[in-house]
Amino acid sequence: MAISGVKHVVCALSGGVDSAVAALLLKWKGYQVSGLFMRNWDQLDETGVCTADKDCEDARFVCDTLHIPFHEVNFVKDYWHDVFSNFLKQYERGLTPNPDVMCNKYIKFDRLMEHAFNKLGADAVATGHYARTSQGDSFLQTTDKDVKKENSSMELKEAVRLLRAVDSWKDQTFFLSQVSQKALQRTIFPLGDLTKDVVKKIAVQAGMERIAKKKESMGICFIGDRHFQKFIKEYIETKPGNFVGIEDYKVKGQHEGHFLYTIGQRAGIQGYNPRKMFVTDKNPDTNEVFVAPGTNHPALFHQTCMTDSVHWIHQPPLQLIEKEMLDCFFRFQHADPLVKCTLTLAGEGSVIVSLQKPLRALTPGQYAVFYLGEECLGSAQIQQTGPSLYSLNWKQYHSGDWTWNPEDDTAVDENINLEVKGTKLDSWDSWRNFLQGGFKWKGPFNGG
Ligand SMILES: Nc1ncnc2c1ncn2[C@@H]1O[C@H](COP(=O)(O)OP(=O)(O)OP(=O)(O)O)[C@@H](O)[C@H]1O
Repeated sequence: MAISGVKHVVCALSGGVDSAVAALLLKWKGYQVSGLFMRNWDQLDETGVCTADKDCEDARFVCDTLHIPFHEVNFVKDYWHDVFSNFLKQYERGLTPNPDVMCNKYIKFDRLMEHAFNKLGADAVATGHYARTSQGDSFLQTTDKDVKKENSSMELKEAVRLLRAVDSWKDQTFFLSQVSQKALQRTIFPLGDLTKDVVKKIAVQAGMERIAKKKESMGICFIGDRHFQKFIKEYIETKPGNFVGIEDYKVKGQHEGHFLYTIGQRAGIQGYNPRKMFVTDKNPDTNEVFVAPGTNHPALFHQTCMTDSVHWIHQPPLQLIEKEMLDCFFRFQHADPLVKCTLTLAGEGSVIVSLQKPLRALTPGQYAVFYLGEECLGSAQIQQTGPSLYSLNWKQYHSGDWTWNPEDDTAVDENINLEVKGTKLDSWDSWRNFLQGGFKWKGPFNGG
């Protein structure tokens, strides 16, 4: 319990540098801080090491260094039921889900929070995510008098908005886009204004060099560095099926199950140059995986998609309710540049997303995340994509504004013919390379 008057913040500690520094900053601010490590996946990795044990030891080291109490909680069962089995079911249905988004929604910002409030007596929970909220930690500064006032007046507390981190390369709002309003109201993100470099320096100065030097966790937490196909085959039974060419509908080869492939990846068909064929679509009912020759094949590009019901962090923007349409920004992968889009209400809370430009490998099951200025509005799972450039105007793509050369797999869109800072951007490849290299899209909403 909190020392009288001092608010108690439980910091979710992963054993990594971000949450370690988050806890340190909270201490510096004068809060009573405790560390909470959770186990959600207990199996051994490919080398036979239980990575959770090592992380737990590191989280304990952080607590010892900061002189704060250490707690541990086990959510292995909850994670299995709420995240992992759902993840497998979605793969079996031909979708490509994002377990990290689901983990935040169902585990970290639900079970872990509940544990912190009910079992550890926390006033707030903090994580090491790079993100900000509109309230920061101001809700902890309310005095007992304010609380009484708030309780006596029936006024509704202003909703909290989720904002992008100052460090746009580390921004993690994508992963937080399904978190509930209730959870955000009692959450602090101490790293929202900092860059990763600064965070690492702070950790070193505070005697946590070993944590600062730790290798960053990459990819889906339970898969780690493992080969995805090998991992998933341990849980879903293989079933032989055909690779089918999107252009001629001829069988190009055999695979061991549609769930082993995701849109946009190299198919690696035996007998074909594995660099040549890419997955464009899947049919889970017939177990067919459709493939096209070339990473820039027009069958891989879509400009529209339909989502399931949108989870709005705050509430649906007024303009969307009034006009049933909204201009905003979109991404469906964490680190991708934001793309301008228009949302149209499509019944039962879902939306149709019309993108300003076609994107490669828009994938059903992935989260469509929406932004307006620095605010992350919320997200929805992509249910299906609209027609590809190939099926839309296959006649036009050879002669019209979209030209794709099947010989060398280059694609040129005449609408994309820009010169930015001396770099000529006239193809998808040049766009992608340039955007990945730090170009910020300057739209009317200041997306980045
Ligand atoms: N096992 C865990 N136990 C408690 N909290 C966790 C755990 N894993 C992640 N978190 C919390 O979620 C945040 C984001 O987790 P993520 O896995 O994205 O790691 P990260 O951004 O590399 O952060 P870190 O450097 O703290 O590991 C962490 O900073 C931490 O607050």
